[in-house]
Amino acid sequence: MKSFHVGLIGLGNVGYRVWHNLLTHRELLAKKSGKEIEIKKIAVRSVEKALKQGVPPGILTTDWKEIVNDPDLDAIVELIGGIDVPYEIITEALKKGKEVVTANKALLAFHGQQIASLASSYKRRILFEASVAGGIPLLQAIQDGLVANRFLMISGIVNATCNYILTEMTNGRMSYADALKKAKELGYAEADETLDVSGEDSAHKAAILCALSYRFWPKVEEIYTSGIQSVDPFDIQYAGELGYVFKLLAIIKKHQDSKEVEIRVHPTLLRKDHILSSVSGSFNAVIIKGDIVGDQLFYGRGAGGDPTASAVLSDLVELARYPHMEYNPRLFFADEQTEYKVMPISEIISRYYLRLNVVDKPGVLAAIAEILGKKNIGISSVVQPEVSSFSQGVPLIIMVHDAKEKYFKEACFEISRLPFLKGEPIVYRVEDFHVQ
Ligand SMILES: NC(=O)C1=CN([C@@H]2O[C@H](COP(=O)(O)OP(=O)(O)OC[C@H]3O[C@@H](n4cnc5c(N)ncnc54)[C@H](OP(=O)(O)O)[C@@H]3O)[C@@H](O)[C@H]2O)C=CC1
Ligand SMILES: N[C@@H](CCO)C(=O)O
Repeated sequence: MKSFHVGLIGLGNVGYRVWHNLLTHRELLAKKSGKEIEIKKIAVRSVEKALKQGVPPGILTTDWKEIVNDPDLDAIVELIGGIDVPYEIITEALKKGKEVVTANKALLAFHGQQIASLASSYKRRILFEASVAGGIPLLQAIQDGLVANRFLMISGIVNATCNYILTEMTNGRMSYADALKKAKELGYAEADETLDVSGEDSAHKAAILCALSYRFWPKVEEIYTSGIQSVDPFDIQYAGELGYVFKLLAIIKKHQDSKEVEIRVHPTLLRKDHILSSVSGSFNAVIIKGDIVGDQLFYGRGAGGDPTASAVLSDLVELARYPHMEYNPRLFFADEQTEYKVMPISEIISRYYLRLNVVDKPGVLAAIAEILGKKNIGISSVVQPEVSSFSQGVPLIIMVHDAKEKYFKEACFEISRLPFLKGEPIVYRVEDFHVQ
């Protein structure tokens, strides 16, 4: 049997499990790919640590250039994270005629188009199944299984760390800080966990999904992104009493007959009976609405060493099975961008949850309803939970029907200036997954 030689760069949470699972599944993978897939060299930062992990010393180096320049390697796997060094590694590897696998969504979000163009011009492949939704074969589904469809919507939970934290906070089992600490220990979080909790990691994944679905790389800065750092346990509780749960969602919607794509990441209220509401812990789930197939749901582990290694290994098998393709259909978005653009957040239409802290006196609700009414924004429900002390004001929660974001924000601004208001209005979007 022929061999397929691989150089691995990075032996952390994911890299180590790629190495381990390739050894334990060697025969199975050989049968399925028709090649002996073998890791011949591993670049690490600490040889001592790698030796403790059981890696034989003969295959270790601390210089990734040794891997990129090794003429006997067919492919490299980049699993170090970050942007600048991986960019250098991948561009050098492609120039040297290597195929590339990466799980690096941050790199792809910022440089995906250049890297794909480079891969195309060198007639080499770059595969990145693990970069979105961990172990779920989501990108293959978009590129192969659903290839006949135009995509109307791709939305869901694509960050395991945030989903884990929100699940623990909702169940009342852990505080935000404790859940984040645990997510790091479990290997879900990025080396810099602010990428997770700020929503940026989900935005990077949304950019990749957008490129694959619409042949359009949005600028990361244009993706409206808001994280879970300031989600207040009170709002989780009040939303729960109203029949909703909090999820950090990435939402991508193509407006029909328009060149605009809605693409946004933010904490979102979902009805408890919606299928995504039951997606808990480190699981991810994405709904894809295709014009032929209708709704599809993809569900599975979104992070962690083994689920992510499963996706990396699937890319390696694909490379080993089909060596050196002249044209790589997976990079069909590489050379030419469509003319789409990102819809400004002010133009989106959504339902909203609005929590105000008000002085408890007659006329308050009427004044707020008048401001919303003047903007043609309908109220769907109002709740004033009873509190033990009135000294700091009372919470007033208002759910509103579909409204254009800019009119709702204008109304909120007017409301914030009412004399009986204490503190700023708290606003969350509520998602029904309608497409326009
Ligand atoms: N963890 C997950 O669940 C998922 C991660 N990803 C992505 O996979 C990539 C890896 O993630 P993960 O394994 O969690 O990260 P880790 O931080 O656990 O692993 C990265 C490893 O790379 C090593 N490293 C850093 N720089 C170099 C270098 N120049 N040469 C050799 N080794 C180097 C680090 O060494 P040291 O230990 O000394 O810092 C570390 O061991 C990232 O791009 C991440 O976004 C994608 C999907 C899921
Ligand atoms: N930090 C990421 C890893 C998977 O991409 C997450 O929590 O989803």
